Amino acid sequence: MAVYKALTVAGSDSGGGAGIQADIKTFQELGVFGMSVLTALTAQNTNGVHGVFAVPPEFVAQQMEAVLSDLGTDAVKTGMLFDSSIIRTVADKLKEYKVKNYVLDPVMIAKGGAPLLLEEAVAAVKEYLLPLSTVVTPNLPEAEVLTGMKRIETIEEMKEAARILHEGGALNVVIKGGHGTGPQVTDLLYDGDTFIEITADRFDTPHTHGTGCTFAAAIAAGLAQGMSVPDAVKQAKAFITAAITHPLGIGSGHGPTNHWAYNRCEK
Ligand SMILES: Nc1ncnc2c1ncn2[C@@H]1O[C@H](COP(=O)(O)OP(=O)(O)OP(=O)(O)O)[C@@H](O)[C@H]1O
Ligand SMILES: Cc1ncc(COP(=O)(O)O)c(N)n1
Repeated sequence: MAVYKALTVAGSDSGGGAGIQADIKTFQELGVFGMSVLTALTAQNTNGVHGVFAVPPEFVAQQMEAVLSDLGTDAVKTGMLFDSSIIRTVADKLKEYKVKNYVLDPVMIAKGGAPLLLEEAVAAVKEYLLPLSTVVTPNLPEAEVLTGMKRIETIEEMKEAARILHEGGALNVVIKGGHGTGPQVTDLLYDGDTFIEITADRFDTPHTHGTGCTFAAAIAAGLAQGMSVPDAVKQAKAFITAAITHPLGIGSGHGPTNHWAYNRCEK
């Protein structure tokens, strides 16, 4: 049996819905062996982030070395990276170990508004990580920050943002439409040549905590298994749609999605 491996470099969500916890659950459900490098601990639940404890960059480096020098990986996904010193450390290790299949989820702000990336670190994302990425997966507000565009709402504006991020060095760009409005939610994939719109019905629920993490981890799992980028993104969309449309209904705020649903519930 072939064993495929994926590594998440991200923050811990004590509530289990986002961050490292969402990523590992997603890897497991999609048949990939999951490994983790922690960049920060958050004291977090469905009502928000109550505290952040960043991991020193030297220890982030030590974790990456431990994993990559021994187990190796077929894909890496990064999520919450918090500050520019952690970003530079992660970029150095991705280059040192010649990581292929790198999914960059440029996490910036938690649902309740808490910053998961310091403002000083935005430039480092663009300079050090974007050029290494196989796929970058910003939501609409993140795409605005990364491109400098004032407003990204329409498909045409999403296409323009995707072009800018591709020029910025990402091989493939997925602009996620979760923060948009309307009866459908469209994610736009761009490979520098072709645009592919991937659309699902918008599900009316407050339980969307960790959707971005889960989606990016699912892309990494597909790439780890040798899927093409479009196939990995389409599988990820099916995975997150199942997870959103079969809510667990736990917690008193924005609850987690249901990582079991894709393999166990009727689609
Ligand atoms: N209400 C919804 N119904 C169906 N799909 C959704 C919904 N909200 C988000 N999605 C899907 O979930 C994935 C993540 O999109 P989103 O734009 O929400 O990312 P994010 O903002 O990074 O996540 P989060 O809002 O959890 O921080 C995308 O594939 C998007 O299409
Ligand atoms: C540790 C951590 N990482 C990321 C997110 C964002 O989650 P998402 O954008 O997927 O809801 C989060 N809330 N906590």
